[in-house]
Amino acid sequence: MIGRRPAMFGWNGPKIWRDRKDLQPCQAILDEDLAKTEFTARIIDGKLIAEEIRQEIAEEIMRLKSQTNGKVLGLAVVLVGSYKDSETYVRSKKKACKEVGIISLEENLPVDSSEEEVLNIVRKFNDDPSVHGILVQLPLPKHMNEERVFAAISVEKDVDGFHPLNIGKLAMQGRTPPFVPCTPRGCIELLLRSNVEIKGKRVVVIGRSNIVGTPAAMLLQRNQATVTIVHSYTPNPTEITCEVDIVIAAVGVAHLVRGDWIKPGAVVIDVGINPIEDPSAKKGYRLVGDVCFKEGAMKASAITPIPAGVGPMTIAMLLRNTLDSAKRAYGLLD
Ligand SMILES: Nc1nc(=O)c2c([nH]1)NC[C@@H]1CN(c3ccc(C(=O)N[C@@H](CCC(=O)O)C(=O)O)cc3)C=[N+]21
Repeated sequence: MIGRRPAMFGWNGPKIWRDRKDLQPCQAILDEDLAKTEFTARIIDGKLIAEEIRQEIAEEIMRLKSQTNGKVLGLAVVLVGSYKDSETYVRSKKKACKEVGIISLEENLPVDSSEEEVLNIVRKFNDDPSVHGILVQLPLPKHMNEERVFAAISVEKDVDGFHPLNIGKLAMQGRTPPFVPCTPRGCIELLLRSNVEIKGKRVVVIGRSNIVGTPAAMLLQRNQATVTIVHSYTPNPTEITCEVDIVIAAVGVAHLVRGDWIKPGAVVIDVGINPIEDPSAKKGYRLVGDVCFKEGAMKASAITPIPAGVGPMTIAMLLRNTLDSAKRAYGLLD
């Protein structure tokens, strides 16, 4: 395992999962050539669906600009330190912004910056009317308190949906949070746009992180699903997962979810992005999901791939949230 990211928000779930003796991640680390694999599952093309959404957003932004005499839309990205992964994500976010007509501002701080310096940047963007969304890239260096940093972001500009007030509203019946976290929202959007019914279905979310598992479970519940969260302390997780219609895997352990976890005909959304060594790859590693794709695709009726699954949807939802924020700021959305 290389390039492992530091655990976000301190659950440290993946270690506990990996230490479990009763679960065996798929040992055939590299999925075999898919062309040679026989499976019946439909591949949910997240890249294509995200492209459609970005197109819709670009058109809406053009209309918005004509309605507001060319007012700008802005997204500010704050990057502290330089994790290799983070830089890649930030680059693709900037590119996506440019394509749809959102101005992206970037603030790079050295890894040894103080929390106060980060808070000052956040406050500066809070006060800037040309900024409609503020994203502080995770993970933050260990000496910073993520909750304090996220709480400092203006609720009206919290396009990540990580502000405690947004999370609180997401958890409450009858409240509508102004922003829903991008990755969970992307999962729901993938299901809806692939004509997978959520209402009345049983869903398992594997993983309970603050940024994916927990908000995904709340969001699914809001969409009238019956939701079970399976986590690293759940005994016999397969007994639960193999009974449900939809499985959302957000664990961060490569190939943990095997074929026998999946009910035949279920729909599988794989949120994991795990680097594993691959000497044949140019970079020496490649990305795989939490689901052993080959095995999952032989059981599921539909499954998301890595890459080109949930990842591109996260970015599309970030643009969506930024557009919603600008519309609200210009009084065009309640
Ligand atoms: N405040 C904050 N907000 C985030 O939304 C956030 C964050 N911090 N920290 C890191 C994670 C990760 N993340 C991804 C976004 C897009 C892809 C993506 O588009 N991936 C492509 C390309 C993968 C590749 O080949 O490199 C794909 O899956 O097809 C992946 C991962 C956002 N995150």
